[in-house]
Amino acid sequence: MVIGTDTAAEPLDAISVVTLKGVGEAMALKLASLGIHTLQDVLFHLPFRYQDRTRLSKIGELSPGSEAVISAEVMVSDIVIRQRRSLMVRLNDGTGSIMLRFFHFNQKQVKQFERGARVQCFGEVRRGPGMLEMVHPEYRVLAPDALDEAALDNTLTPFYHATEGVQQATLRKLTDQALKQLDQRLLRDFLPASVAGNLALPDLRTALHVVHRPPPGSDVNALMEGLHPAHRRLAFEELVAHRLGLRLLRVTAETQHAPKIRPPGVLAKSLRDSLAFNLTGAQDRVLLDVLNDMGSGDPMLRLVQGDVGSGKTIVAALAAAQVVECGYQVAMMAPTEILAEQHMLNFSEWFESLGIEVGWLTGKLRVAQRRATIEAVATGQKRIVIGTHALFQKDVQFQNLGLAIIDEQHRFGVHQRMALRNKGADENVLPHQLIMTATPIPRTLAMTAYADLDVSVIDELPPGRKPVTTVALENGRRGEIIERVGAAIDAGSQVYWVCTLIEESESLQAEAAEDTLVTLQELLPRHRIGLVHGRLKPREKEAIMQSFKSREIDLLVATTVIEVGVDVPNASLMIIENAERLGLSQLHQLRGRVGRGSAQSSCILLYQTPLSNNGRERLGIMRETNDGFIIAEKDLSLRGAGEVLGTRQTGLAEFRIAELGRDDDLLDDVSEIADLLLDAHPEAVQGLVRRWIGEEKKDYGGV
Ligand SMILES: Nc1ncnc2c1ncn2[C@@H]1O[C@H](COP(=O)(O)OP(=O)(O)OP(=O)(O)O)[C@@H](O)[C@H]1O
Repeated sequence: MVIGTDTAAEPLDAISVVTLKGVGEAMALKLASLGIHTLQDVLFHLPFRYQDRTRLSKIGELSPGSEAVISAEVMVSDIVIRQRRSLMVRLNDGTGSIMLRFFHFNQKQVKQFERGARVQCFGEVRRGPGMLEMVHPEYRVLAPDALDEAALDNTLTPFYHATEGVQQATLRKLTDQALKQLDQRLLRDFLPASVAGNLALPDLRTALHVVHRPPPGSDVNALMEGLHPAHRRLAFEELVAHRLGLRLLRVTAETQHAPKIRPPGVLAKSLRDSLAFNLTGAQDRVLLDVLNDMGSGDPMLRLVQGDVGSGKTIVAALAAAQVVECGYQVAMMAPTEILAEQHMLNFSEWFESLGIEVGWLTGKLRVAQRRATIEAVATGQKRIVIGTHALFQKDVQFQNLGLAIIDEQHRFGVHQRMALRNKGADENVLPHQLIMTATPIPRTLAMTAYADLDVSVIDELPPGRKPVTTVALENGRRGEIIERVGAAIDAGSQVYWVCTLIEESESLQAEAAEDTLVTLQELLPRHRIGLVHGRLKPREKEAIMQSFKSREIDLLVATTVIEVGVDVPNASLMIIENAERLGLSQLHQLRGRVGRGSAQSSCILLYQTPLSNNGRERLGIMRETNDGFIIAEKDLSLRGAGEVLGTRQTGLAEFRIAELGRDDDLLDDVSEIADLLLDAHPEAVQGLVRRWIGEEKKDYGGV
């Protein structure tokens, strides 16, 4: 079904937000930080909450804790000075009285609320001294002859995730305009009508109208929880698109070749001999899976899963050694600079003594350095290249890429894997792909996000590791904890102090960490304290991590940039601030930075009171178990929409609307419909992948 008229057939994903009224360059930048670039993005940025301002409530029927619109007459208005100076306005609508309270007010407001004026207000009803009250409600003064109902909204009022400088009102105006355009232009509904009908889901246009402007009487809870048919319609489409993307990756891989990696293994043997440890049985088994795949001549698509500290890196390095010995290049990609640096340090140590050059490519290199590395990669001088997203960029071309190692895959989208796939010199020869993740993958996630991959699990930790002891302590006990940190350092161990904030803003996080550094320096004057956060220059970060590794720093104050991959076996104590705000998987990753040596390690989770039930439950799970699989399962079932927001805002989350855990019951239909579309509707396949997965899907070409 095509919506709109042929005269205005420009698809909404091709129209920039700057064409909307009220969006200049500055606003466009702010919207971009919310992942909003086109009209389609505006429509897919869904409200997370609604208020019902469509009906009037009678004051006599209000109960504390509810939100309501009331229309009433001012009985008395007065400035009262008790604990605080406030403007108190008593209203009555014939059924009862309520007090409005303003702590900040101006003369104009005092005048507006003169006796006999009619006002309509919206706010949360609270129990006040003597009668119900609303504190700082939104209000408007009604003209004497206006109808009480005249100023009511005619749909539920949506609330969107916003950012600094982008108000709710702005987002509402933008969605109003985008919905209007949706009615006039083309946003194709790629799901055959029969499919949506069978699943009892609305068509795309209806679904978008309902989620943005729910008609009065809509089931607000269902909408907020993402269980309303309109919401499910969008989640379903996104899951189908995602599944199609993965299917296409697999289909292309199956029709193409990859280098046959079957060398004598001299290089890998030298590397193995240089290690101070033997591989665990699990590492050996997984390495064998990888070598078998790469020896077959078909492209490998293998996911290596291993809990934190299980030793994935060396498995990847041994695989890389085989590939290099066979004459091909290896690229290794990590999601953060710090993690990439960590791999860089390890790989350089392992390979350079064997005469293999390792290159380094991140977004923050100087132009000349970058140019030189790109050149050395293109000529094949660098046999191994390690980096971040910068490896995906167009101008990076390999002489003969044989293996792409991708660390922490859940942070990369499908489309980024697509981009890397195309880095081989010959388009019919794909590089092998080895994907490593420390996040154990619950079944549902495996069915969607990893549907195209073969999986190997490193299910054994290196010998001698002791489980980390975890305690949760209230923030008020910081003093005691700081003493404990001092004692641990005196006893020869190293400590992490992790500062977290709910905001994704790296600069706020960095500020919080700087403040903590100052406090800790005052309280622990004898100890060497370092600071690392995402705003430091890469070289500074690297230098600090290096000093921590070589024990020149005792205590490392850090933001969550150290979440993945950092490996300092002598660190045996970690303090995590505001632990109640973090998701379980993130806590597990952070905690995995200790317990990597043979010493007994501890992790202290500091929390602010009062604790929400969900927060309490999460901290409890962390205390009870060190098992990444259990934690991942719980994480998925506990993760509420609010928490997902964090990852959504980074723009790296795999899904915009769908949520695993919540939408699992759709998955069987998702795979059936994906098959149907692949068989019979190639244009829908193209369109859906393009709509939901991004630009790179053009690579899917005529599949
Ligand atoms: N078989 C082994 N025996 C002893 N130590 C090992 C073994 N394999 C790896 N290690 C060491 O264990 C530590 C953790 O390894 P590595 O950094 O590869 O873990 P990882 O699986 O990548 O963990 P994370 O996901 O937490 O980063 C490293 O110091 C590594 O040298």
